Amino acid sequence: MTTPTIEWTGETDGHLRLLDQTKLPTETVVLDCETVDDVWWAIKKLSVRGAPAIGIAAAYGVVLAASDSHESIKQACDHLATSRPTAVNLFWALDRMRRVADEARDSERAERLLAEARAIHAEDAEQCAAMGRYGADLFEQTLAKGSGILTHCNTGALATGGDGTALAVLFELHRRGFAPKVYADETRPLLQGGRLTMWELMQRGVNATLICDSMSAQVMREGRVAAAIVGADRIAANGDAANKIGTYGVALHCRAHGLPFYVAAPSTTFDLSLSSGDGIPIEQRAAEEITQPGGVAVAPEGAEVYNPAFDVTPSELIAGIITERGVISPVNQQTVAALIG
Ligand SMILES: CSC[C@@H](O)[C@@H](O)C(=O)COP(=O)(O)O
Repeated sequence: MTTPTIEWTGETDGHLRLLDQTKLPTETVVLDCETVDDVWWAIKKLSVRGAPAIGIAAAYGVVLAASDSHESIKQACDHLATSRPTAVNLFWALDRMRRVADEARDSERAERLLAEARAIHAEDAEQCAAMGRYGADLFEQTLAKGSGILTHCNTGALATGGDGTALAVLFELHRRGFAPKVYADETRPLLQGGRLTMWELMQRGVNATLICDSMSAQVMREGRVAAAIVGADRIAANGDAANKIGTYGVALHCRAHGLPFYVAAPSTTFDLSLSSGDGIPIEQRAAEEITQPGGVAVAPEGAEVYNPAFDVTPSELIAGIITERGVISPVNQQTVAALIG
């Protein structure tokens, strides 16, 4: 990928440049964010999206207020925290930025905040690489070379500061010559799979096939896939995992067909303050995303709509969670605490 997903230009007086993901794959547009509110909107309307990428963008967003008063920086953190509710990486990154703002002297605050945002970005890239290695080791040991693997939503370089979470595993398998055949769910209603995952897989030469979300059970029944792997936006202490709407259905289909269902997520996606997935806040999005996809009306005017952006997969359906620290398997409160707690 030639245009970076997230890039800070210059030093403390610089600004944030985001690859506008609402325009992909047909247009490559860079969004210049010069104010905290620009970043808030970019997150809200999914110009930047994916749990780790949201956290990184928000951290740089705080730097845009770094030369203001300490009080204004805290207000910037509070404002950015209202952009989207589900991905815990957003709140984790803002907590890190708040801590630095509180500790730093006035004269050094801007430099320290920029250094912290850069560190959050760089650490995520390293975590992606580690997840890629752990996941590829696991799949090489348990699946036949050339296996079909299903994925949902977009979990690649567009969603993180590095190569991705679930997609990092698939990229690493591709690099190792395992030749995975990837089935990408289109991911209704905003088509992150069709628009973004297919774009990333095809750019890297991975064998990729696009399917509608409603086809995954049939694809499994026909024996086309041997496993599924997805990302996560928030994982509770017992391993219940929230991810893009439709993920829970994929996990149930895997269970019905005796296939392993894996989640790949960095430690920054765990929220150990929640005992189960029941406490994870689920973002509700605008009705128009369903009634007028791409601005074209496909439902009667005034149709009532329910549009949750995420669902929760119970830990008992998850064969393993691939993290940068290793693989959690089986998935339960004890095994999560042993690696993440
Ligand atoms: C590495 S990304 C993991 C998740 O953030 C991803 O699967 C997902 O659900 C993204 O949802 P989105 O609404 O596009 O931000």
